[in-house]
Amino acid sequence: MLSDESHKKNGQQKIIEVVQLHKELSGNPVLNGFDMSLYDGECLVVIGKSGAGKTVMIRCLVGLMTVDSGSVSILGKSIPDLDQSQLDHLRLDIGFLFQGSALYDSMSVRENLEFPLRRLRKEYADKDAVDHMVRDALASVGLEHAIDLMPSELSGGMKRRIALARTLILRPQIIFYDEPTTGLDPITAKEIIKLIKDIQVKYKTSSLIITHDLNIAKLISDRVVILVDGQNYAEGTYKELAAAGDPVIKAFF
Ligand SMILES: Nc1ncnc2c1ncn2[C@@H]1O[C@H](COP(=O)(O)OP(=O)(O)OP(=O)(O)O)[C@@H](O)[C@H]1O
Repeated sequence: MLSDESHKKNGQQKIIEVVQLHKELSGNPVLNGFDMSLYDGECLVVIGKSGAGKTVMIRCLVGLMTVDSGSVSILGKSIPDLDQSQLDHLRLDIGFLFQGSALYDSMSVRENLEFPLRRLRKEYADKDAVDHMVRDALASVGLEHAIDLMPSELSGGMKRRIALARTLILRPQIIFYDEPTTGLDPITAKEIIKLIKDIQVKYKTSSLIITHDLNIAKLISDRVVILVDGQNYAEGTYKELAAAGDPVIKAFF
């Protein structure tokens, strides 16, 4: 585990550390020496223009894409050095809420939630325990009553909530959100933003959110990183960055 004082901020442990990450795709340097840290219990929002490399960054973090150079460490493990089974094991501690909710259309809400639990957490074979966990996760997103509905019967906001419940059921330590409010109306988007914060508090998770939606940064971030030209151009609290005089930073606010 990381234990050095430099890995702590206000007593919090650094649980993700990205140093000088480089990734080229089709001849383009998408990530060009990107640095970033996430501390335990923190809500970090990474903002960047469309095509800035936010999704590539997350894919590199979890080993879905190889890195060209640089280091990525999550929960004390060096990602580029892990083999597939070690990666699979680590990913149990990381929840993902990707763009679009990606529920299985042919499965009910209950089956959608049971699926990752049965596939990944083999210890939960007991029917009553599974039922309890499904209901608890649904209650956390305010949708216990939707347990027997099919995805086609859910609104966009409900689908997003169910996808979040499906992530929660594995009890991740860190949740990665890729554009969690895309495609939602402003009121539903605000509800989802509040839910992300509520879940972070209830389950004591840490959140890494990549988005264009400044509202997320404004409403719930502890810290914001601005990704420009494949690098960490600036970081700070929302207030600090919103007050910055630098024209590149100003352009985001
Ligand atoms: N598999 C790939 N092969 C080649 N180029 C890719 C690949 N994946 C992404 N890219 C390129 O890398 C750049 C960054 O893409 P990425 O999806 O990470 O951007 P983003 O910041 O997440 O954008 P958005 O906010 O629009 O989702 C883009 O120029 C994209 O075309």
